[in-house]
Amino acid sequence: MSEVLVIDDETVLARAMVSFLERRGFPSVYAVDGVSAKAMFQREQPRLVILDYKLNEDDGLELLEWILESDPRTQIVMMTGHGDVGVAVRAMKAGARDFIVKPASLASIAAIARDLMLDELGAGLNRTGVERIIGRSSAANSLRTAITGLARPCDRDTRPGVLIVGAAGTGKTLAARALHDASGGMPEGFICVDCTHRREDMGAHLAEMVSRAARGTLVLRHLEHLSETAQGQLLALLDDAATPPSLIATANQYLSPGNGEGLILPGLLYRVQVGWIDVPSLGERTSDILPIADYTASRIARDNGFGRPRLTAEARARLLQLDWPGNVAELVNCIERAMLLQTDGVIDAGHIRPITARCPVDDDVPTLQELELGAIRKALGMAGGNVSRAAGLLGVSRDTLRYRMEKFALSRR
Ligand SMILES: Nc1ncnc2c1ncn2[C@@H]1O[C@H](COP(=O)(O)OP(=O)(O)OP(=O)(O)O)[C@@H](O)[C@H]1O
Repeated sequence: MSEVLVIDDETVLARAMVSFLERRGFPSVYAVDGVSAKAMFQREQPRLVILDYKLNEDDGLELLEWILESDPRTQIVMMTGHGDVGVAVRAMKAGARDFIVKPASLASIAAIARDLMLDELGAGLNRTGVERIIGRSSAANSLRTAITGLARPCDRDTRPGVLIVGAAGTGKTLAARALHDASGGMPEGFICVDCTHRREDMGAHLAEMVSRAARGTLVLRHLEHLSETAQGQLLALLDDAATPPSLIATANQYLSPGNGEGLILPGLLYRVQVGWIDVPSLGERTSDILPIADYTASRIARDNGFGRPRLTAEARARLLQLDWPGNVAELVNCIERAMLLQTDGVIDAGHIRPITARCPVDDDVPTLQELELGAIRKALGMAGGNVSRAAGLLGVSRDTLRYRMEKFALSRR
């Protein structure tokens, strides 16, 4: 019996996947069309099916349903085209466990097999180094490769400074920690300074942090917010330190040299911006959403001493549909909330309540309340905030609109 069945009409690719999976220790077989796939499934009873959505004559989604009717315990990973989130959402709703975007590297296919078959996402909670970065997208792979390439043994020498650039909540600090670990740094040698804090005693605080991070890593989070005075103090501290720390700075964009708001003193900038790492937004790596959600749910369950929760098909589909402007930080926050809301170890779509994320391409029917709110916002915008004019556009009285605005806590603009 084989553990994995690959269903793909591109024979060369299917064969390559099978031999790669076999070398990784997973007995595997392949089928190139629906009829042979069904026969193979019944004969081999695989635990995992990797199924191409676009099969020549056959419909991948129909085959998915047939497989799950035959054996609901089967884990199915749907292969979709680039940007085909709609297909991934439909596959999740139909019961797929995850999806992978084509063309996928053989290594990422093997990684998904490993995670699902060996249950590694749940088991491997104490991760260090680049393994801290969960995700199977090519962006996550590039991130891990970049971190590995910049790692240097930091007990022997000071590692050249590294700037980590990315939008809010993308995982810049996590990448910094991964780089520190990968350089052989001890946990206590990883020291973060949040430069957005305008502390009166910033000079003294920096002095303490530089000394605590000696031979370790000093992370300057959001360096662009450090005042010019504090930057000067930091430079002097680094120059005077007998064992200066390796520097990592994080920022939302690349930094420019200069004096004044948002600029970095050249002496400091040239120390920090030697190597760099770009961390993409979560919207650019949709295939990381479910592994991060699963991992976070498992971690919270472990930390609180209860069993690992199950995310339903609807919850998975909903997570994929949302646009996540707050990136991974918002996804983690949303899973934390879902863990509080669930009561029986099952996270359903109703428990997925993000703070700002919305469904930009939602094929679900919007609620009447959402429609009403949208119409009021649009009318107020068109009327430049004038309530009487907006009421006219909506065909209701001024009082009615006022009442509705109060109900939704809406302001005029
Ligand atoms: N790839 C990932 N896998 C697992 N967890 C992640 C990943 N990326 C980020 N996280 C988690 O998301 C949260 C936010 O990450 P982090 O604080 O590193 O973001 P940030 O970019 O530094 O945020 P900010 O812009 O606010 O400084 C943390 O809980 C972190 O552990």
